[in-house]
Amino acid sequence: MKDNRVPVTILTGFLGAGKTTLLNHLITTNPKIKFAIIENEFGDIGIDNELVVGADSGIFEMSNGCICCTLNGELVQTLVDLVNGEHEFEHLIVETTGIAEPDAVAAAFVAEPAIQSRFRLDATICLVDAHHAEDILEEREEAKRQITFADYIVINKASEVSTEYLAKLEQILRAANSFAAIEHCDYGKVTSDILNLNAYDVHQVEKKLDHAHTHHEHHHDHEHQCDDSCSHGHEKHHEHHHHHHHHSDIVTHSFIIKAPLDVLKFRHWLNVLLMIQGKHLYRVKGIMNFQYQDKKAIVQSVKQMCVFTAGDDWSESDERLTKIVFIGKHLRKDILEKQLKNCLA
Ligand SMILES: Nc1nc2c(ncn2[C@@H]2O[C@H](COP(=O)(O)OP(=O)(O)OP(=O)(O)O)[C@@H](O)[C@H]2O)c(=O)[nH]1
Repeated sequence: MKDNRVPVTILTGFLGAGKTTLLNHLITTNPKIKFAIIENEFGDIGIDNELVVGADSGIFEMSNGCICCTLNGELVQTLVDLVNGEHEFEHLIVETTGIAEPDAVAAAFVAEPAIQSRFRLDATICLVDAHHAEDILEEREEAKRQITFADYIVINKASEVSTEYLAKLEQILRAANSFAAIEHCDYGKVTSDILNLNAYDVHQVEKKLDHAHTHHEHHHDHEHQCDDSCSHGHEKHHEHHHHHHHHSDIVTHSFIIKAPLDVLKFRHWLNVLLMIQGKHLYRVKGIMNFQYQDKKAIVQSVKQMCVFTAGDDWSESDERLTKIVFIGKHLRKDILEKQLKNCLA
């Protein structure tokens, strides 16, 4: 019997691996497919939704939390709303935060009969950054878990490392997940038809969840060090002991700044910041309002690398604001705020 349910692709991968870039590639190379996109960001202001091509329709943003923790209930609600809403779509892509645990996201698709009857989980795709994958795998439990759980692994930024290193990286990934196919590419330009992998059926999801929970038992002793900036609900966390988190030492600080910034001051400061704190500053993403510039400037950093690109023109109806997010370990909000103020024009 033909399965008429909407296929769902979950896109995971550590911060900055290239998920949004891959998403844009999928949207532009499949113009005939009507997509719905759920963007989840681990910050209290949404930026990724503005970075997705054709961002005006079919994008559902879920920010201020991690989809696998506090937002899981909200994900279910978003799916219910999608099904009952006006937006027509044929394929759903869920881009998770770089630090989500994908088994919990996948679980949302088996938790509710109403959702299961409308959506078919097609595959979980994990992107890894060829430059940083090895270090991140050593450092971050959730990165390992994303790789272990994936049905398909894409090594992005692949041509920027040597072929020997790429082969070594593949071996490391295969050791972590011998079931997933692995492809390498640059700028998310995958050549396989990753929207139709058919990797999931309900039984497989359950099997994987079982596996993940067994695996999880080994980590019960880990410290859960939350501070004020930890955005997942503590009570919920303690009640729901099966779902342990390892990303509580990562903080997100978001800023919305009304006054224009001076581009030179900002660039200089960010370069110095990345040089000094790059190891622990996983990600900077911003839509910048620089003085004397007609266009939005988009700043992105992944670890020590930093890229500025020109965005759209500021339109009459836009409120000219800088929105910037810093994600990393042990980052002090007060210090960032003070330094950003020094970059005002
Ligand atoms: N050099 C290089 N840069 C890339 C490549 N693919 C993506 N990027 C850049 O890497 C940065 C991060 O890419 P994104 O697609 O935003 O990464 P992401 O995984 O969505 O990031 P988060 O939303 O923070 O989790 C951007 O500046 C991209 O332009 C690549 O193959 N090579």
